[in-house]
Amino acid sequence: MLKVKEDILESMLEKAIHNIQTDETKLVSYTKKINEINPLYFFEAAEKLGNRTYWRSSIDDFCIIGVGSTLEIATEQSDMNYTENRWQTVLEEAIIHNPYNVPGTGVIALGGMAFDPKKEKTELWSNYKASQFTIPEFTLAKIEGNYYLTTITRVNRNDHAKQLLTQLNAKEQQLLSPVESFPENVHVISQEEIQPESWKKTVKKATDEINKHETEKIVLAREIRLHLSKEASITAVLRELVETQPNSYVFAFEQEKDCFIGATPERLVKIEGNQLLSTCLAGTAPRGKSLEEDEKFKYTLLHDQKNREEHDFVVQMIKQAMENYCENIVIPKDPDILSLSNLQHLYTPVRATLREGYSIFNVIEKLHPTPALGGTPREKSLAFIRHYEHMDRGWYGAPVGWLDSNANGEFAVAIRSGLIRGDKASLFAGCGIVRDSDPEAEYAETNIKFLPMLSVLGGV
Ligand SMILES: C=C(O[C@H]1C=CC=C(C(=O)O)[C@@H]1O)C(=O)O
Ligand SMILES: [Mg+2]
Repeated sequence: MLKVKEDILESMLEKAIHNIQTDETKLVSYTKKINEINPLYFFEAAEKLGNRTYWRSSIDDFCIIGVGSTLEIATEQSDMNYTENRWQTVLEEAIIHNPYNVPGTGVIALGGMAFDPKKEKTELWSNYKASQFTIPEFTLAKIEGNYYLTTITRVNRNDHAKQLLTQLNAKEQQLLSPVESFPENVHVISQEEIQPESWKKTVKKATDEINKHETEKIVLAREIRLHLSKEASITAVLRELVETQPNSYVFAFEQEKDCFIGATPERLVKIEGNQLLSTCLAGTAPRGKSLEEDEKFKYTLLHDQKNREEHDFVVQMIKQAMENYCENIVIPKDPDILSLSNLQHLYTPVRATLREGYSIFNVIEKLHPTPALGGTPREKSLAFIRHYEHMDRGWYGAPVGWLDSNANGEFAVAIRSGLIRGDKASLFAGCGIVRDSDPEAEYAETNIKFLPMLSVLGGV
């Protein structure tokens, strides 16, 4: 089996090298099925092989891990044209061997973007670009019980196929060898909330603005900074997130010594073929301590006017955005409840058919930021956030996800997240401010939203 694989890959590499006339490079991608492997072991084994990316979907049996970088599509530009054009060009010139017609296999790019590229970037986010997608050197995809390994190599005319193959095989062996021990997790030594009182005043300012009819909804976020007991092992943090947040997307994007990581329940968009799925998520209540209390919170959330209004801004905006590039849009009249480990949300799924000629990039551009993270109207709320929010959101609240060479992909909104930098971490949480918002209640809501990350870092 291995022999056949090596023959095909070697001849693909040889052919690619032979056909390169100029100084250009070409991507050679090879996908094969492999035996079952624990994705977190693979992630751990990859520690010394470059930046790693982790993505686990909330409902499907779907997990992708990217290792290293064969090609980076990064820009400080705020629109998606550059990224989309570059991705298309890369694909046109790639040589792809992928016998499996399964979304998430073959050539994929994983990445994300800044919440608001117009807001000045601080040192905190210095390793993350306004938009940054990586085509990894290796990807492991676990999809519905099957395991696929893809190697993507960039060749130039001076390369030697045999030499490349030897290097690839050595790395592959390292990735697939069982790790000896699983790293220990950290705990929080100290914790600092960034200006909570001033944040509450900003909430009041936002409600004043809304009551003056300047805007209708503004999402305000805040930050807490943690000092950890030691340099965090990303594998250990991921393992806890995967275990404690089964109904959330779990993600991690390493950049040098930093890692943006989280467990978000909020899908922005999933595209499979021409089928599109999006989610409206806004309006929050805690989980009850008993079944009765939980049911009571659920009922109250479903019937609470303030939360319903907060939610409806998102539904209306997503519906409107969809009308630009979709048909057969199906949106239930009333929201349902999405229950998570630490809290529950009002939730409305959106299904539609994507019209021909539109891509996941077009959808992201229209949808981000939804009023679950920005506000309504978009520009006015963003201007308020830019001016009054005393923090750098970086990639928090922005789309993160993956796409493949067959135009499938999925992006979530990166909330319930934090940026880990060695033995330090910054966690982020926000909430939708509408006219009836009470600063203390919103402050309490953000406290619950910190819990998923805080608890896996040993902070509660
Ligand atoms: C902005 C966040 O959550 C959003 C998503 C769901 C519910 C929300 C809310 O009820 O305020 C927020 O709009 C966050 O978790 O940081
Ligand atoms: Mg809320």
